[in-house]
Amino acid sequence: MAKEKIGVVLLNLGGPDSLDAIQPFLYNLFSDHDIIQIPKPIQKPVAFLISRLRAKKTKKYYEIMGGKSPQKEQTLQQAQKLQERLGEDYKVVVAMRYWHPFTEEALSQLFQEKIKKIILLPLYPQYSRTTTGSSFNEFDRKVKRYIKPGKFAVLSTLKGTKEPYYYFSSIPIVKINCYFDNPLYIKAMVENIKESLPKDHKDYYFLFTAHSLPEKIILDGDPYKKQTETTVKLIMDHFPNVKHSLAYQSKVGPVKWLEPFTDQEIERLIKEGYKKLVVIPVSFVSEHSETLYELDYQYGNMAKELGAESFIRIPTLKTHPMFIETLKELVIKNS
Ligand SMILES: C=CC1=C(C)c2cc3[nH]c(cc4nc(cc5[nH]c(cc1n2)c(C)c5CCC(=O)O)C(CCC(=O)O)=C4C)c(C)c3C=C
Ligand SMILES: [Fe+2]
Ligand SMILES: [Fe+2]
Repeated sequence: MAKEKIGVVLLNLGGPDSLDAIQPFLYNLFSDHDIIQIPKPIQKPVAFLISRLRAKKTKKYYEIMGGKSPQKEQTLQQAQKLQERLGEDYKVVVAMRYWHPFTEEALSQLFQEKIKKIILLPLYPQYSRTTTGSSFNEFDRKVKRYIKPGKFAVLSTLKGTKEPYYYFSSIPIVKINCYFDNPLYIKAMVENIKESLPKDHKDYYFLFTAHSLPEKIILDGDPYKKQTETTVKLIMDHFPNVKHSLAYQSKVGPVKWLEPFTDQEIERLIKEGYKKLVVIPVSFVSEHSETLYELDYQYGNMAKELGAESFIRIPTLKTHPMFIETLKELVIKNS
């Protein structure tokens, strides 16, 4: 009899894994009503047009990064480390929102096992309906194939047997919304920053950078901005007397987004005489176009041209042991 396991689904955005994947990845992104609200009847045709136009522009980002986003590999490494830490009572899979492995792929992999509970764990520490909310909605749509409310559903053939396994519909599903103020997560961020800092960091300015969002989403009640500000405050409690601020990057399209923008803030700081900058990405836990291209390449070069003496970009957490510990603790607490 196969052992029942708890399924852990790591949720992330996904990134193109080749240059040919850029346009379909962008099409999936712009087709998502949770991230961009184009009137529903025309959302897909408009998504097709924008994705064609934007793919031409973003191709150069991905060329500079070696032809693809490293996000998938790094997320799979996080999943593998978490699986090792959790052991055989758990099955960890990855569900990406806009490129492979999609939610369907994660679910079909998960239900190779006998699953007694599912925990959805976003790789977004701060909640936004455009990221975590969108991944939860996609999961809800796709899981219906596997779990039919109030009925028994034939799901899969158990690994190593020929017998179909019948899942009862009432598998509990736990959704972890956010962990922006989780003490282990804050500790991971603090340790990770200290590991990349020169010994005497007193005259360095810490510039936190988070993904921007259309302002309207915040005005409609999205907690992302408040949560991001709290994360920054909790980190800075560990660096008394270090000057710091928070800026937002990666605006797309014409509407008003959260400001100040990271590039404008870098310019302001350097002009005001802060020439030693430590740039800390706060809403990302793996590398991708917005850290490697936008931060390192675009803004790093800009800072040098403006006369920065030092531009240290703190790496994202990836498989930092304290971050994997954070994920493990979140899973165990919700098991
Ligand atoms: C269209 C609006 C967008 C919103 C709102 C948005 C929010 C948002 N995104 C991330 C994290 C990532 N986004 C990434 C790429 C990306 N995002 C958008 C658009 C919106 N994001 C686009 C069009 C793209 C593609 C790249 C580009 O054309 O500029 C990525 C990187 C993917 C990769 O390369 O691996 C991440 C990560 C967050 C955290 C967020 C809101 C809080
Ligand atoms: Fe994005
Ligand atoms: Fe973005």
